[in-house]
Order: sequence, then structure tokens, then C-alpha cells
Amino acid sequence: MFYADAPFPAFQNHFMSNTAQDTIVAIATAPGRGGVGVVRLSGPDAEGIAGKIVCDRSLTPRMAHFARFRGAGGEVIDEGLVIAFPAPHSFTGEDVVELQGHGGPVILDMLVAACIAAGARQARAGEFSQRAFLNDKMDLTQAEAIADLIDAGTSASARAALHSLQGVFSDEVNRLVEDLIGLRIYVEAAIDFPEEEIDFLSDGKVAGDLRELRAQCLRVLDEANQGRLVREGMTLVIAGKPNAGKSSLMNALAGFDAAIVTDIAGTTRDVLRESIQLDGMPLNLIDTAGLRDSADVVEQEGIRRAYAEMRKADRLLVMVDSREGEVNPQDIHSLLPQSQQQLENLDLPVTVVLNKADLSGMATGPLDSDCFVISATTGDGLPDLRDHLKAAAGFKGAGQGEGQSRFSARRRHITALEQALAALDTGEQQLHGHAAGELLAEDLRAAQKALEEITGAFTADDLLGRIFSSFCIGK
Ligand SMILES: Nc1nc2c(c(=O)[nH]1)N(C=O)[C@@H](CNc1ccc(C(=O)N[C@@H](CCC(=O)O)C(=O)O)cc1)CN2
Ligand SMILES: Nc1nc2c(ncn2[C@@H]2O[C@H](COP(=O)(O)OP(=O)(O)OP(=O)(O)O)[C@@H](O)[C@H]2O)c(=O)[nH]1
Ligand SMILES: [Mg+2]
Repeated sequence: MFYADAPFPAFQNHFMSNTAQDTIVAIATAPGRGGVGVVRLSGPDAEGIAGKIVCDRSLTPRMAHFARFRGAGGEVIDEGLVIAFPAPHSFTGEDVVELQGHGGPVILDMLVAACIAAGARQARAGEFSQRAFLNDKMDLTQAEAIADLIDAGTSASARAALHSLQGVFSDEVNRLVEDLIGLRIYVEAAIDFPEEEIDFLSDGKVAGDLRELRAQCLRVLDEANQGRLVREGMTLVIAGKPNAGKSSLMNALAGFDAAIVTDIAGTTRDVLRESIQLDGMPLNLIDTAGLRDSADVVEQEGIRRAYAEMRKADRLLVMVDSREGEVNPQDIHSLLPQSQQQLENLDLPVTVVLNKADLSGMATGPLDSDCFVISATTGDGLPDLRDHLKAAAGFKGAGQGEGQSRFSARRRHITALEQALAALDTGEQQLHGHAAGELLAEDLRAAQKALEEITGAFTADDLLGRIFSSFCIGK
């Protein structure tokens, strides 16, 4: 059985790699005006198509040549630099030619049109990166890291994405897969000798290796969680009764007047979003309409939207006026009017903030681990709240230090690591329960499959399409 279903990474992707017969073209630089704009061609006919545009000027590989760019009718569109990257030494691994012209949107569109007239096809979003992946220039985590690098909102997330691009995350996953394969070989060999199977499985090696593998997997999961945090941050919804000071807190955290603040209850009606960062951790703040019974249809809609945001949040910040007297931070329904039904089944961590300490005379600072007294107008108590939010998200900083994020990661990576861990756990039960080699082998196979989905060595159905279609055109 071992040979029939080899536990080595299979090359499931290769049936797709030959479909890239088209030569694709797109503007590679940002839309809009710029000093220089790059049009990129990739595919078997890249040089032929570029040849028509630069009038068969001969191109030395990887050398910049100055040339006139001509349209289909022979008219000069622009002049610029042309560089050919013959396969396989290019970004995509295919023949690539770059036309570097002047960075005006009309000129670049004309250049793309000339390439299409000469036989190229407009590239789909992410298609260059997808080809680089299919041609083994990079694995899936590295391709995702390119998109993350481009989308990075903080220098910390850019650094983490670069590390993923350089293979730091992939190396970790590949090491797990290698160890897993070693264990599978041992277990499957044991199954092939039924007389000795029990001895094999209970000699302690399998249990020990499994425990070690599980520990390594947990460590990578922990790092990946940090990586996701650095990339995506935490989404925090601020909710509470009208006039509690929600918008004032949003402004205080954002550092500018993002939201309108007045002493009229019911000032905020729309959902307001601001993305800020706390020492490198992105924090997506959402300010919402004050919750109360209202006959006003606009306000009702605002309240409906407020609840909709709470259901999507990572954490809820419930704001209360500290002059309201005794509050029980454990019972959020007593703090949020009519929330019972709306927030049914909502399993969301909550921070309670008592505001307007300057008016109530309460001392600012933490009341307990998830409850803080502040004044949004004076800023008293905010540093503690900031630290709490970072800690609550599990953020340990974004750098090279202990426990900090070394690479960027996405939710799908976390899910896959959790699946692998779950499979290892059931495998462990099979081993200790009834020393069932067959079942353990099955769990190990499932764990490997989950891990290989991270790097793309194994890919399920529409995963690639989903990942690459979220890239920008020209990437
Ligand atoms: N002008 C330009 N700048 C760019 C890109 C590009 O496509 N064009 N990139 C696009 O994202 C990034 C760089 N990525 C690249 C990755 C590989 C190769 C390449 O030619 N690789 C060859 C040779 C490697 C070597 O000499 O060491 C290879 O892999 O064989 C080029 C660009 C950022 N800057
Ligand atoms: N003295 C004092 N006034 C505050 C504090 N926080 C908010 N206020 C005032 O309370 C009033 C309401 O503040 P907002 O931030 O608009 O309250 P809100 O919770 O967003 O109210 P809605 O949008 O109506 O739900 C304003 O007059 C603020 O200036 C505070 O800490 N101290
Ligand atoms: Mg408000």
C-alpha cells in the first residue's frame, strides 16, 4: 500500500501548467500618471509580439534597449526601454518582455492595445503570479506574500510579507511535511508486517515522533496567528447607548476628528471605519450608532447596521457612561439595550469601557482584565486601553524578537494548520486507544494534505482561482 499511495509530495498542479499557451499582457505599474509605466508581456510569443512593436530591434537577454514603440498601423506611440527575459529566467518562468514607456494612462493603454493587436491577450488579475506559481518559480504562500507585500499597510506587515516571499513560512511548513512523511513511512511499513505491527507501533518511537510533530505544528500555528495579526489586524466595534462617547473614543484613538461628536444623543447614524495602528498592529475601528429604541427610520437602520458589524467583529468594545452607577461588565446585555435577541449566539470577546471619568470622578485605569475607566476627552486611561487591545489580540510586536511575527499569514493558512493539528490529535488517540495502524496512517495522510494545501503542493478544487483572482491586474 505504501507504494500505491506514496506519501511524497505529488505534483498535482502539473496538469495545469501546460495550459498557459496564451501570451498575456497588462500594465504592471499603478494606474494613473507616473514618471515611467511598464507594460509586461509573458508567454511563448512575448518576443514575437514585442518585436512587432519595436520593429524587430534585436534584443539581448536581460539588457535594456532604447526603442520606438509602434502601434498596429506603424505609428509611433511612445519611445522607451525594452527588456527581454527569455524563459526560464524571468518572473513567470516564461518568455517575458517589458516595455517601459512614459507613465501616462492613455499611452500605456495604447501600448497594451498594440500588444493585443499583435496577438497578446489581456491578463486576468493575478495571472502573472499564477504562472510563476505553476512554473515552480514560487509556491502558493510566496505568491500570496507578493499580494500581501503590495497591500501592506504598515512597515511591519511589509517586512513580514517579505519574509514570507523569501520562503520563511514555506520552509517551516515544508519541514513539518518532511517530518510527517518520515513518520508515515514508518507507520505504513509497520502495517505491511501485520505480525509485528503492534510491536512497531508501541515501541514508543511513533508516540514520541507524533508528540514532537504536534508541538512543532502548534509553534508554527502560533507564529502564523501572529503573522495574520500583523497583516490583517483586529476589527473592533465600538457599541453602546447614545451619547456614551463612542465617537469621541474613535477620534481619540485615531488621533483626529474622524467622527462627528455632539451632545445630541443619536449623532452617529452610519457605520464609520478608521484603520489605525497600535505599535505596528493594524486596528480596524468601527464606530456605530447609539443603541436605543427609536421611532426614527434612519436611526433604526443605523442600529441594524451596528448589530451587523458586531456579528463580523473580532472584539466588541462596549462603552458606558461612568455616571450610570454600578455596572456588571460580565453582563453585556444589561449594558446594551435590546441586545439580547440581536446578539444571540454571539461568541465575541468583550471589553467594557466606562467613559467620562472626568465627570464621574472615577479613577482612570483598569477595573479588571477586560474593563477600563477612561475619559475620551482628556485621554486619561487610554494608554492602558491601548495595551489591553494589543494584548487581547495576542499581539507580541512585529519584528525579529521572541514570539514576534517572522512572516505574514492568512486565515486559510491558519485553518489548514488547525486541520493538520486536529488530524494529528485523532491520530494520537488511534495510537493510544487501540494501536490502530491503519487509522493512524489515514490521519497522518490527512494532516499532510492539510499542510500541503498551504504551500500549494496539494490544491483543492477552486483554491487557486480564488487566491489569484484577488490579486490586481498586472500582478
Ligand atoms: N521591472 C520590473 N521590476 C520588478 C519586477 C518586474 O517584473 N519587472 N518584479 C515582479 O514582480 C519584482 C521583482 N521580481 C522578479 C523576480 C524574478 C525575476 C527574474 O528575472 N528571475 C530570473 C533570474 C534570477 C536571477 O538573476 O537571480 C529567474 O528566476 O531565473 C525578475 C523579477 C519587483 N520589480
Ligand atoms: N466630559 C466628557 N465629555 C465627553 C467624554 N466623552 C464624550 N463626551 C461628550 O459626550 C457627548 C457625546 O459624545 P459622542 O462621542 O458624540 O457620543 P456617542 O456615543 O458617539 O453618541 P451617539 O453617536 O449619539 O451614539 C459629546 O458632547 C462629547 O463631547 C468624556 O470623556 N468626558
Ligand atoms: Mg457617535
